[in-house]
Amino acid sequence: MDLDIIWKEYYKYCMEKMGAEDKTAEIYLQTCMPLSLEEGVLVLDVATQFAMDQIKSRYLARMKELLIETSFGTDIKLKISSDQPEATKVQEPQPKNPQSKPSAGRNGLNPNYVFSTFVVGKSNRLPHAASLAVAESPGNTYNPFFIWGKVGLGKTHLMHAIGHHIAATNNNTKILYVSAEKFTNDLITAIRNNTNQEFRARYRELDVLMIDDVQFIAGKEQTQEEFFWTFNTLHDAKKQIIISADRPPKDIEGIADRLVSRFEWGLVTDIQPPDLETRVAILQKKAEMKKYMNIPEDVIMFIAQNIPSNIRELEGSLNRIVACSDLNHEPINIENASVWLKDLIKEHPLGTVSIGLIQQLTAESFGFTVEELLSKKRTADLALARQAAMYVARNKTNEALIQIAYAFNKKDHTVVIHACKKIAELIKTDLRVRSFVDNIVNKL
Ligand SMILES: Nc1ncnc2c1ncn2[C@@H]1O[C@H](COP(=O)(O)OP(=O)(O)OP(=O)(O)O)[C@@H](O)[C@H]1O
Repeated sequence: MDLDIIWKEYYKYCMEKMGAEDKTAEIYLQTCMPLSLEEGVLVLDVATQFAMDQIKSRYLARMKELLIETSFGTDIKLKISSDQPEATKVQEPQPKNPQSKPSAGRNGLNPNYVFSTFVVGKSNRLPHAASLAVAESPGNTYNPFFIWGKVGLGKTHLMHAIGHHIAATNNNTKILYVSAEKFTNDLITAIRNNTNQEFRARYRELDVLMIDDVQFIAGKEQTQEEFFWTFNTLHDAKKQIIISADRPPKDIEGIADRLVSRFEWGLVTDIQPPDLETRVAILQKKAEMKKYMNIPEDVIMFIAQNIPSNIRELEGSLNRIVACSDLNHEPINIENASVWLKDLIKEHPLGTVSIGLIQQLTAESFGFTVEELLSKKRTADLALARQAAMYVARNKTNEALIQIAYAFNKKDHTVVIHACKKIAELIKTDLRVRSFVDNIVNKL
């Protein structure tokens, strides 16, 4: 039987049995994707480490029991697969009332941050699925909904998307998105102007309250006190609370324990930096939205490879090359893009350096173009240059094997393993190879 069919049936069975026991189960199981079923072992790919931990500690035992009941297999093994790049564009659920356009005004929502403009990949599959669930059933499913991750990874985008979705399905819902800083400033103003009643009415009579960057209230006792009561009032009334932060609740120092424990009442989920494929998909999406026509694919790939961990900067880079091209009347190509983005690329050593830079230096060293290096041509020198570049990339970047393979237009990470072994051996015996590699490394 087909793996997908088995997974669908098994997933449905799990939901029938586990969904009633624990509503959160669905969100975590949604993040699983079937990889293989062999000799009674079903291997699942799980979106993030956080999801993996949750599944292992909360659901795995039950899932194993249920798998035996389905008679598809006798054992279940879960696997986080960081070597399966994936990026899917997900359709936004259609609002029931398409006329009710989200406004950037009173509720603080940015009209561009909707589900349909959010690109889903392995790094954000879980928060995306959870956000959809919250948007579908505010106040019921995950309350509070706490989403954390580093800067520029899409936390605000998802919060706004939830807000828009709720607003579109119910015109009368009172929704407010504020940064924690704004909440604090509003409170200070209320205290100064003696308008505490108005402040409380504003925040405590909402249907949906979203507080962004809640770590900002760390160490601010009065703000925390006020937020604590706001939280309790809303939560008691089954109103939806959505919170974002740059780290998980427990790791935010200077926040009162009673708040931390409340943050953990609902669903806590993390958003991770996107893998290469997702970065490419995001760039394509942004280019399409901004009607940037004719940006060559290799330039998109070049940006994605060189701006690895912040989507805001990824987007900024795209805008910059379009602006530079317009202003200078010069074509958009890798050569120009590398000049226009020089400072940004330098700022992004990824702990070390980017694969794009290694490819350029390798191509120069061996007397090829980057296009040739990435082509399918298989002359001995080109093959050696590619392997040397993969070896340097493996040793000088933090990219996963599959991401390196992908950067070289290869689908299989074993190509990189093979290249690394081969070059490591050659360096010991072949002076020419050693000096090529040294040359590349010295220029990084
Ligand atoms: N998966 C995605 N698909 C499309 N665009 C995305 C995605 N993730 C982030 N972005 C875009 O990246 C930019 C930064 O995202 P956002 O402001 O939501 O990040 P953040 O995690 O809230 O960062 P910060 O912690 O700095 O507030 C936005 O323009 C957003 O639209």
